[in-house]
Amino acid sequence: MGAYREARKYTNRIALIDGGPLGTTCARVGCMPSKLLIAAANAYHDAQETDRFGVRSGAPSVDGKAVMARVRSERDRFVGFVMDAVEGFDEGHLIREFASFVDDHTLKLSSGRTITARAIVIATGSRPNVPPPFQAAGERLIVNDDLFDWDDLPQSVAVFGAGVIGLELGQALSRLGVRVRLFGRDHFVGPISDPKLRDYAADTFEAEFPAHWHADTEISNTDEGVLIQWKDENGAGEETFDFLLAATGRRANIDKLGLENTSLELAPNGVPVFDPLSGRAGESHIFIAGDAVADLPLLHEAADEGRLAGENAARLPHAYRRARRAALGVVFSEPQIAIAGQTFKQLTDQGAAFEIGEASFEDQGRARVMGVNKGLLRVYGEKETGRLLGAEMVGPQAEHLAHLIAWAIQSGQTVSEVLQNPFYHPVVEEGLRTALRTLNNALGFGPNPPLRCIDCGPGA
Ligand SMILES: Cc1cc2nc3c(=O)[nH]c(=O)nc-3n(C[C@H](O)[C@H](O)[C@H](O)COP(=O)(O)OP(=O)(O)OC[C@H]3O[C@@H](n4cnc5c(N)ncnc54)[C@H](O)[C@@H]3O)c2cc1C
Ligand SMILES: NC(=O)c1ccc[n+]([C@@H]2O[C@H](COP(=O)([O-])OP(=O)(O)OC[C@H]3O[C@@H](n4cnc5c(N)ncnc54)[C@H](O)[C@@H]3O)[C@@H](O)[C@H]2O)c1
Repeated sequence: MGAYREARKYTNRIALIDGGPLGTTCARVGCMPSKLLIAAANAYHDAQETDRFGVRSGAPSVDGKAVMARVRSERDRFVGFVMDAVEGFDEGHLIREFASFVDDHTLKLSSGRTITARAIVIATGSRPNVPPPFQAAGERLIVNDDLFDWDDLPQSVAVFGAGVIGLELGQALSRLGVRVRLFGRDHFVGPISDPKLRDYAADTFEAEFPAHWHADTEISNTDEGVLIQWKDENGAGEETFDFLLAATGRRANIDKLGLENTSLELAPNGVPVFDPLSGRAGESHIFIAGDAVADLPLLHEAADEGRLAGENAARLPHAYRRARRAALGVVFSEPQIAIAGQTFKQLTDQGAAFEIGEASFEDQGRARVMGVNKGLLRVYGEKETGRLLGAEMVGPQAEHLAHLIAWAIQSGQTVSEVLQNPFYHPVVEEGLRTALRTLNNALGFGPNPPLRCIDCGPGA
């Protein structure tokens, strides 16, 4: 849609081809319904936690049918907004068919009709990657798309994949009273690459629901449900579940596009070799954007890439490059996980000369006041220049802290410059200030932060 809108500014000779259900992955089966489920889970969780504030609210309970009814109806509203936008596109531009390449300029549609184009944008999205052994779960095997169509909550779900989807949906289901067990691989915890944070996050989530960050598993279907037998460093076990949720990554929808019929050079993962700063595949007239790129499967990145690809496709032979925005990623678990700028792994892989600053939220004033004092923030800065390079965090309101950090990185600020900004009291952002102060000190650009920062307010 972003590519269409941009290209439409330059030409009326344009087609938007989509054979699947409209409404976008984000609104139908992604960002929005997942956040709706998480909102219900956190409402129930918070209602059970009021006693520590001296507030007695009785015994809350979950009405699974009502939870899923709200998820579906609000999801349908969001999808409706997208459908309204598509309906506003010019008459005749939308072709409701699937397309594949016959040659560099010709697309074959599902009806057999062919169309030719001077320039083409591939923005075909992604789908869940389901490893073949999961097929043993039969009809009990589900992906995110299935979950959001439930009428009621099940008793139990085995969640495979400790990435973004596994953590968000696994924790939400667990908080809603569903018996959940999470099976990850290679000790990954969401997108965290900093080992200290990964350990902290693993301990935090494990304290809430059973999780195996690396396990060998056997899957079989029985009359009672899907049986998972596992073995990991803590021993062996087995348990039966209503469903197996596959949250083991996504694969780009490029395998059925007939790319082999084009002259494009393909990377080993099947995606055309392209320039991420222009979206252009080689020197061709073909552009690629969004999850189809299999690179940064996030909505704001997909939208940026779509707009760039659409503009460049329409402008050919002039295609321009644009610098990417500072990286930003948020996992809506509790506590949240967020990444801004460059990750610990990217910096170490590059051999970058950097220092680390850190702040814990366990004793942070505002976090304690609100009873959300669980978290750790690690910020990275460049040795020579004192520039802020990146951050990884697990903690309260990480979605907001990550934005501040990403904005500072994008404007090229040093850690000292970021510290010149105002910080209110008492706010969670004071935790960010502590981390930046320890980083500035590690870089040799400033003094050690005052102990517990009494100068700026108790518990800051
Ligand atoms: C559970 C979940 C939660 C998520 N949460 C977040 C979040 O909180 N924040 C965030 O930033 N991102 C989130 N994402 C990721 C985000 O949804 C995607 O990155 C984004 O929607 C990708 O947009 P896209 O335009 O590339 O693909 P899509 O929205 O999938 O659009 C691709 C379109 O191409 C069509 N198509 C496919 N093949 C063909 C073909 N051959 N011919 C014609 N049309 C075709 C499809 O029908 C589809 O309509 C989430 C994803 C999931 C699954
Ligand atoms: N909040 C958000 O922004 C948000 C939310 C959901 C999804 N998304 C997007 O969707 C993408 C896909 O999410 P995802 O969670 O499916 O992918 P992911 O890449 O984040 O995580 C997949 C996880 O599955 C593990 N895994 C792979 N095979 C496995 C196996 N056989 N058994 C157990 N574990 C296995 C991997 O080690 C990895 O940790 C994300 O990368 C993200 O960009 C974003």
